[in-house]
Amino acid sequence: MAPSRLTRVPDTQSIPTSTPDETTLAEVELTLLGVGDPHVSVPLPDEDAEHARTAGSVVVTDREGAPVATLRVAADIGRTSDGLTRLTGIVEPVPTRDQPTGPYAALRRDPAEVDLPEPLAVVGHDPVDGATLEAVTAQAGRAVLFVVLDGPRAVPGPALPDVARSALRLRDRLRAGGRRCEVVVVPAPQYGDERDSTLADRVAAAYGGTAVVAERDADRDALRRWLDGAADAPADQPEESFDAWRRWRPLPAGRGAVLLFTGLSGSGKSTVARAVTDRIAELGDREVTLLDGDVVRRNLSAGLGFSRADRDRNIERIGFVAAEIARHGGLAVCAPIAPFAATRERVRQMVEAGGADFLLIHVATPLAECERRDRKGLYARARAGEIPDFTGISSPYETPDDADLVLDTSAITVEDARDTVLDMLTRAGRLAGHRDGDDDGAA
Ligand SMILES: Nc1ncnc2c1ncn2[C@@H]1O[C@H](COP(=O)(O)OS(=O)(=O)O)[C@@H](OP(=O)(O)O)[C@H]1O
Ligand SMILES: Nc1ncnc2c1ncn2[C@@H]1O[C@H](COP(=O)(O)OP(=O)(O)O)[C@@H](O)[C@H]1O
Repeated sequence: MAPSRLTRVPDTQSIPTSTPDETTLAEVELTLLGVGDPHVSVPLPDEDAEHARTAGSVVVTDREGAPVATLRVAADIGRTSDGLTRLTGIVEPVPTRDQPTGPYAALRRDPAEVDLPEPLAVVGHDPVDGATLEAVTAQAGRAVLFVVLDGPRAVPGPALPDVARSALRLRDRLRAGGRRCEVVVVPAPQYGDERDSTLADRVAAAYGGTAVVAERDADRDALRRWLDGAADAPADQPEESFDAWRRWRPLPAGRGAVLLFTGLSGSGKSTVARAVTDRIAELGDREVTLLDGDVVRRNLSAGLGFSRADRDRNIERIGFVAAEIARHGGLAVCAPIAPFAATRERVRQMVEAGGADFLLIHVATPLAECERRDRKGLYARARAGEIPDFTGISSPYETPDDADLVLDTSAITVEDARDTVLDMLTRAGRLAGHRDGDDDGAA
């Protein structure tokens, strides 16, 4: 009988498995490619670390649980700030590793598969900037290797397929000019500090080349202003790179956004969020989805309670879905209590990683008014001690200090609150003038 996928991995069955964070996974993958020191350090939850020490090794698995590498544990080098145990050792490939998948998987070629004599290597997560391309152009006789790094980014930017496509277009341009040129995709994290240039040197050396160093830094501020629609395109970017940047972050009229309404129960989040969503749908120039707190808790977050951990999980799920909607250019309107600043901040980061905008709307209706409304009778029950961990009574609400808009619905009508939000969106160019024509179907 032909061996099935499961029976092909007996050597990994007796040793524990663990899926580390994305950065560590990318570091492990890079090491497997033969780049740098085969020793890596892997942060693991205590229980996994204990098993790994006892067994002498741990199978590192990817997000889907597929084995990536075996770490032969050499030493325990302490704890990380978030309470994980850091083990070091040598990583070895697992014999059963699946073929790479994902966009441009064919570009994941290791150094033995790339035949270029001492290439100039352009290594990074971003589309190639003008200063770097100039440096490449200046050294005419050399072959060129574009190394697109694929892994978690410290500084948000375009997704791998767009960066790889722009590198392929540049490759074709250089080839048309008589240069030898190839593109490879290599797994590696971006740290956002000096480790990035060390890593670039190591990757370049692994492919037998040297990393290109531009004489001047790319003007990131000018690029950002152009992306935001506040300035003309900077002169120093190749056209091929512009396309990748703009696909990541469209102009406001087509750019996704997450509107997170936060506030106490009964503050008016759902009422205003619904009114805003309905009006955007009527206007018809944007795709809009409402993720209401109560509704989400009945489906996406069914079974979760109101402990801090469960609330965080709830908000992260909402954030994940909303960030996906926004990444594809939609508007996601969310109305959970979202009482914790750190969790709101994580959602902001998820959204901004996709090139979209995160807008925080604090529905700051005072507790006394929310309690007076007590639409569902929950405050009375919370005061009577029947509902533990009730926000504003026995569980904290961390007032935002980074809100884009603050609404107190004890002082304004639903319609005024709705129009204040729509005005904000219109002024920023996200909506084509909600007051024009005011066609709301009313007689
Ligand atoms: N302990 C406790 N604390 C706060 N709220 C409670 C609680 N138990 C039930 N409810 C009802 O659940 C709604 C809040 O759910 P959320 O998903 O918005 O909360 S959170 O963001 O996860 O904190 C909230 O609905 P809204 O009134 O729409 O905010 C309440 O009706
Ligand atoms: N100006 C206002 N804006 C929003 N809601 C208001 C306003 N005035 C009174 N309300 C009432 O307050 C309640 C708010 O409930 P809801 O929107 O479900 O709040 P939340 O989603 O924050 O719990 C509703 O019954 C709504 O009719």
